[in-house]
Amino acid sequence: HSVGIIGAPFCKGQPRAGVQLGPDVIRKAGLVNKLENQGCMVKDYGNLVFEKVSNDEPISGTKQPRAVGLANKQVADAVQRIKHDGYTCVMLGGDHSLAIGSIHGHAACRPELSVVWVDAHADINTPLSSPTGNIHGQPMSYLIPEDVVYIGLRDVDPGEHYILKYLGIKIFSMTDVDRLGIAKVMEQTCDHIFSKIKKPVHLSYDIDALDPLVTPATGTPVIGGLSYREGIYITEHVCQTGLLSALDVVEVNPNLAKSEEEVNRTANVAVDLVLGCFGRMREGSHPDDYKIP
Ligand SMILES: N/C(=N\O)NCCC[NH3+]
Ligand SMILES: [Mn+2]
Ligand SMILES: [Mn+2]
Ligand SMILES: [Mn+2]
Repeated sequence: HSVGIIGAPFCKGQPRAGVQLGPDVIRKAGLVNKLENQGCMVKDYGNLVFEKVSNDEPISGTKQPRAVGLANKQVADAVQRIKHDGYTCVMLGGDHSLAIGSIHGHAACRPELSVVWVDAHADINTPLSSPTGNIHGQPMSYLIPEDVVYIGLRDVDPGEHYILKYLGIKIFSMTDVDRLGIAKVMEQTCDHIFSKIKKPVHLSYDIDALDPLVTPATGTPVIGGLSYREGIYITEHVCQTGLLSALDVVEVNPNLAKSEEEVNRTANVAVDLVLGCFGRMREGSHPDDYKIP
């Protein structure tokens, strides 16, 4: 696996400071070394620098529109560059509004991509349906959600639910995870996105898809989330398709942890999710040329 990492220290898609610290908190938990130790070739492109935007007044209730727009232009350019350089792209957030740029930039290179959106939330409010105007609750409405599957939903606004049903978007809520079990959810997810042809997968992973007991340091925690094992299984299954083309890991906010331990717990899980996407197996593994000493 060749992995290109881009940090997007951005928080203007939502009101809680701290999520811009996500990229470096995840790196500090050993992401690059752990990927290299499991045999990955890693290029860390560093962090994007987001210029301040003054007078960024709301537009029809949508908050920080110019800052979010500019940031996502930068993210899109970076992701496109990383894809052109031949890597599987890992975008470290920052809030989930960054998926607008990440998916847009990925689609510039791989227009046939499909999206797997792992999240407690649907993030598909339009500017007018959004109850808050925070763009991290809207990214999917800016993207043509033709080939997207949701996993982990348990906090969906009425407007979002209407849109999901109206567009016939494939969803696996936490009820579906309970009913089917995660293995069947992943089987059916892959049947859905690969029903016609094999497509590159864009996995957009909001850390709040996992239960707050597993990943407490996040802005909009919702109880009854994915277990650590379910969260990891999703990554293992996507990895074994061999079609993962880009990954977002977003909404890690160290400022919302109650202790250093909660920061570390959340960051370590975020790292483990990335490792699962790039070949880590819980059964263990050994190099092809391994010899018993
Ligand atoms: N984490 C969030 N989205 O994934 N928060 C915004 C959505 C709340 N309806
Ligand atoms: Mn989200
Ligand atoms: Mn191109
Ligand atoms: Mn969420």
